[in-house]
Amino acid sequence: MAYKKIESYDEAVTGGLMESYRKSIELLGENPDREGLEKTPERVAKAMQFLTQGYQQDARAILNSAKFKESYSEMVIVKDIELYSLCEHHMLPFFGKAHVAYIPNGHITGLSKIARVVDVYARRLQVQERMTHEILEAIQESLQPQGVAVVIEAQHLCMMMRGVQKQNSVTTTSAFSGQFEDGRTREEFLKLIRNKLS
Ligand SMILES: Nc1nc2c(ncn2[C@@H]2O[C@H](COP(=O)(O)OP(=O)(O)OP(=O)(O)O)[C@@H](O)[C@H]2O)c(=O)[nH]1
Ligand SMILES: [Zn+2]
Repeated sequence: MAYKKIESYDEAVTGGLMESYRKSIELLGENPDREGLEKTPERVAKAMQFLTQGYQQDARAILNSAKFKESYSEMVIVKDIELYSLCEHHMLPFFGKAHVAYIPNGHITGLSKIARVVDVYARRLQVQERMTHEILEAIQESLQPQGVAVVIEAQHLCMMMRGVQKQNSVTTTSAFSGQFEDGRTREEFLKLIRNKLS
């Protein structure tokens, strides 16, 4: 998925971040004035604002912006939604996939809005467990469906590049509401997200 550039950055925020990243580069033993690093504080300041833009976005408004009356009442699953987030402990990336389902109750939403809601909560300082719940709650409150299911599978760079240094561990978190609290519905969802199309 191509990411749109943020059109305008908050000048005061960018300025403050630039100052602190310049200082960080210095403290790490590098020369912030050498050619390759000259523009780095500004780049990082903008990158970090991009990666945390979820604070400026309202998941419920996104879902409501494409909420349609519809009598379809089977499971709707959007799976393999890639996500990139930052762990709130080390501010290092964690990344993976979200699988989201809901069972409509008179209303459906635009499929892209489900993926957008994942981004709204991923682009913050997060823990995987909270993000999983926040996605569920936003969909539950906006669409008031018969149930919501969210499964997230992710790898955490803070466990790979540093710390315990485990390269292959994947963390899975899940949250279920309404009909997905029933074992059979939950099993159907879990089976469907494991199925490959081809
Ligand atoms: N539950 C949860 N923990 C996370 C997540 N992202 C990172 N962590 C963990 O947060 C914990 C922070 O633990 P601390 O002991 O305070 O930090 P630390 O000394 O850097 O820990 P190590 O990573 O074990 O070196 C670590 O165990 C991380 O693996 C997340 O999304 N959910
Ligand atoms: Zn971490």
